[in-house]
Amino acid sequence: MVLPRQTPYVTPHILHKNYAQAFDAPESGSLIGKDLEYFSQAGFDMDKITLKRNAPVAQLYEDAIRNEGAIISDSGALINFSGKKTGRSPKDKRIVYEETSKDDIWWGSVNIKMDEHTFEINRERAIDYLNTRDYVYVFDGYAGWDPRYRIKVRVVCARAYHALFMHNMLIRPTPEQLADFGEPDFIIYNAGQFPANRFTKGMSSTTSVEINFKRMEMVILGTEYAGEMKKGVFSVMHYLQPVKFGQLSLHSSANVGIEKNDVTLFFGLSGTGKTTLSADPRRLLIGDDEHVWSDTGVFNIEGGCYAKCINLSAEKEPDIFNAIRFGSILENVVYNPVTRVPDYDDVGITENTRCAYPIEFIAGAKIPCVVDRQPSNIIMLTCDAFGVLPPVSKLTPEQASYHFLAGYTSKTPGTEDGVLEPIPTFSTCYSAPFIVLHPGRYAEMLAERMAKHKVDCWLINTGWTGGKFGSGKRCPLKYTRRIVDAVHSGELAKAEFETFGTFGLSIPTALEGVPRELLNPALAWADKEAFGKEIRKLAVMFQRAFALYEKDVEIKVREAGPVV
Ligand SMILES: Nc1ncnc2c1ncn2[C@@H]1O[C@H](COP(=O)(O)OP(=O)(O)O)[C@@H](O)[C@H]1O
Ligand SMILES: C=C(OP(=O)(O)O)C(=O)O
Ligand SMILES: [Ca+2]
Ligand SMILES: [Mn+2]
Repeated sequence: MVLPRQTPYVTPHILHKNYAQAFDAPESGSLIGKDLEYFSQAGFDMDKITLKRNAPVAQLYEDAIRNEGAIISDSGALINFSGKKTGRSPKDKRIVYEETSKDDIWWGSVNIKMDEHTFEINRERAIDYLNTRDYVYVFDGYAGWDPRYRIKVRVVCARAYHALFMHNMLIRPTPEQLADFGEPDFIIYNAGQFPANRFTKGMSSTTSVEINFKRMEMVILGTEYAGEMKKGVFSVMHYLQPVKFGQLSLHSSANVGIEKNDVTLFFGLSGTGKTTLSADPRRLLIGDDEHVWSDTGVFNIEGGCYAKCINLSAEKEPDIFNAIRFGSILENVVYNPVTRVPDYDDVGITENTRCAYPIEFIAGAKIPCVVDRQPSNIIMLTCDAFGVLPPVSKLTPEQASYHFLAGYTSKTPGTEDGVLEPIPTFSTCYSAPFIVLHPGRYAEMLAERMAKHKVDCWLINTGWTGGKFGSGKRCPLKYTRRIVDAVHSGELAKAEFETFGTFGLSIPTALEGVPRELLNPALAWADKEAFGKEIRKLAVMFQRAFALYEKDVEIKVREAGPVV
């Protein structure tokens, strides 16, 4: 039978203003009595708006297509656009200064203070905006796969795209868990389409991303970049895990060997290769971005991955390529309007094109994303735009502490607003934009755990080689993968090492499958004089950056840095 287009077979929200009461049964995860009350109390006008809580993926697709101009890609992913902002806005991120958390927070340029009153104004502005909408989306899920240390997160937003994004990125509750969800531990109000008022005290632009640890809430105004939400959850965990649970939160990916069950953590700021290198056919993926190193092992904070799509190909990154299908969100990716095939090489909208997918879309995912095992290897990823750091070096415990605190890398174009080419940066703990406590607190926990469990540590430069950005080239992915394989097989640990001057790093003299001259940047550079100049320049930058932490560390850590 062919149904005429206008049939009563319409989506349930049209049948009744209050979808929650009218349509589905409580066990399918609808909002029932107490939850509705909660929304009225929070300031939502329940007579006007229709809440869609944990809506099915298909319905979010339909709404995004109907109301937000989304389209479906040839492989079934939802192609969506985040508007003007296509990367994070770190300069507009603030933390509320209040008595419960103020003494723990590392105030300064990363954690800018916001007063409680201003937060209330922005929060009200966000809720007022959400009240003007016909539909408000709610997604309730978890952050943290270990039930002992997880939190319940509620996302309240105006776009189906944002709801689907967090459906993919948080841990999706079962229908039973959803029915007994109760009060969330943390709430995100995302009114990103609506600007902050520039005349509100303390606002410097129309964008505002703020976290209040007393209220346990986050408010987003003036940016629709979905990554703000996932990194907001990470900031919360970067506070709660050490302070409330005594566990170490990490801006890292993690995987586990299929044969040896060995766990590897890959630290790194955005663009260094956490997502790419942790997707490995010989290993199960625990997660690509946010983890906790607990007393008993490692667990992922998230339920999904957020991969970069720039220059993506099925040959180079098959796992990620194959995860782009029904349920995934492609963000800011240019597509062919006739065939709906994404053009991953097109930077017309941004270089920071992304795909968000549930972790089970990666064929070799470790689900549940938790291992009762301590890590064997830690890989610190850096993307050196000067092209002077070796592609791999083995770090002593002191060097590991030094490099973790220094957090040297380059910001990749697009991930942050206004970054157009790789910019060298010192992003402490490889997570400066999301850090909440003094870096020394994370570093101390890391050193203690590494020593206790005798973890080997490697510094891997996935950035430039043979010259700096502009003249050299990015280290070919196949060589970095070969190096990572050699870490996992134990081959590198047994290699012969030599000392790489200035930085005092131990580098392998040879590794099968990797050209000898690539292993040692002094050989890779044709222009030796230019090499000497660049390495000294970088060493001085390290010394200046490390001065911030000098008084907080033991002498042997201070001395583990470069010598000019
Ligand atoms: N040698 C390399 N190692 C890792 N990634 C590389 C390398 N060369 C190029 N790339 C590219 O750099 C980007 C790394 O980004 P990604 O893995 O998403 O980093 P992160 O998850 O740390 O933000 C990907 O687009 C990847 O294809
Ligand atoms: C999403 C981000 O992280 P990553 O690039 O590490 O995935 C980000 O930094 O905004
Ligand atoms: Ca219902
Ligand atoms: Mn990533």
